[in-house]
Amino acid sequence: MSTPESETEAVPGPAVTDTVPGETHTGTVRGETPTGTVVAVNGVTKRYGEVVALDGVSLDVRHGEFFGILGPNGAGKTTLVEIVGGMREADSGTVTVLGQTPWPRDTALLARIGVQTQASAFFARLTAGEHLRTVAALYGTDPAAATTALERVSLTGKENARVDHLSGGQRQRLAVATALLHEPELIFLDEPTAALDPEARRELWDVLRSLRAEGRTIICTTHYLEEAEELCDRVAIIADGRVVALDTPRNLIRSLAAPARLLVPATGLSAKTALGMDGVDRATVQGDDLVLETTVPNRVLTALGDLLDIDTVTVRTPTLEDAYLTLTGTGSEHHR
Ligand SMILES: Nc1ncnc2c1ncn2[C@@H]1O[C@H](COP(=O)(O)OP(=O)(O)OP(=O)(O)O)[C@@H](O)[C@H]1O
Repeated sequence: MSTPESETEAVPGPAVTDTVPGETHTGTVRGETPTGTVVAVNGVTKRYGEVVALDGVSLDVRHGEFFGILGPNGAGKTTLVEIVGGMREADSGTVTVLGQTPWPRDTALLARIGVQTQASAFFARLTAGEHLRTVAALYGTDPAAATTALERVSLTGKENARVDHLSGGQRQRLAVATALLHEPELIFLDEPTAALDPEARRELWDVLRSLRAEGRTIICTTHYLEEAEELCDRVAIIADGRVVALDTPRNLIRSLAAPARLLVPATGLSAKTALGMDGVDRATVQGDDLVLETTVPNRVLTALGDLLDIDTVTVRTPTLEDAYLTLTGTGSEHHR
């Protein structure tokens, strides 16, 4: 096997752990506060010159939680994750991670966290197995952890494939395997399923769910609202460097009281008739459909059953995406 120094090169695409070698720990969380808070961020501010990337951000992440960080491009998500992960210094405010301060960098703390970013590099000319065993050696972890990590991300068959011969999705899974190789208590995932096809995305979701089931705390940035709704216990929505909402996906959706939409073939019902129905707040023709907005979809569905074949009606209930678009002000007309 080649030495990492001579053979390491950056491969575009998803990345590997940024943590520093050190002691290995298994699942138990140490340094946890009595309330079970693993990460506490208070009033964190960060500027890059004139740009205010974070403007007084406060949040906490609890033990065993799958915590999502959502927000438009440039909202400050990466900056926040970098500060919490000990990769960047805040201008002001305080951060505690597993009971310690992440900045200045502390190798003992870094050994307890795993970071998958978009920007790091693999040992490209090594095989997937060699790459993981090399990282395991850096952490002082049993080399057998490489095989286990490959199994956990369903890459067992690729142990002997060179990293630069893997598909984008396989590399993404290898990045996750690298981040969890040393059994970290806290895992940072930066858009782990970016650019994956729907099947690969769902496969990775299963992997991420299994990590959560093991009791690990996961902080994950994503642009996929459906993913956040599927995976996250709570999400923080960040816009212009501020937390504009922080709650469970379900509560965020409920709190907005967004209407459900019922799509009816436009040939089957006129907008005028629809607007005369009890519970219909709005009716608009969109392409071949008449779209009815209502906060009482069951009542409207029952009434529609008297007028047309109910099987032709499609029901769209509010999603986290609706809540997100409203909270970030990035597309109130999105679904209309
Ligand atoms: N190293 C840097 N130097 C100067 N400005 C920066 C730097 N990093 C980020 N910024 C700026 O800070 C703001 C927040 O950037 P950040 O990367 O944290 O956002 P983000 O929410 O992660 O965005 P994206 O979803 O596009 O990855 C943006 O305006 C960005 O241009």
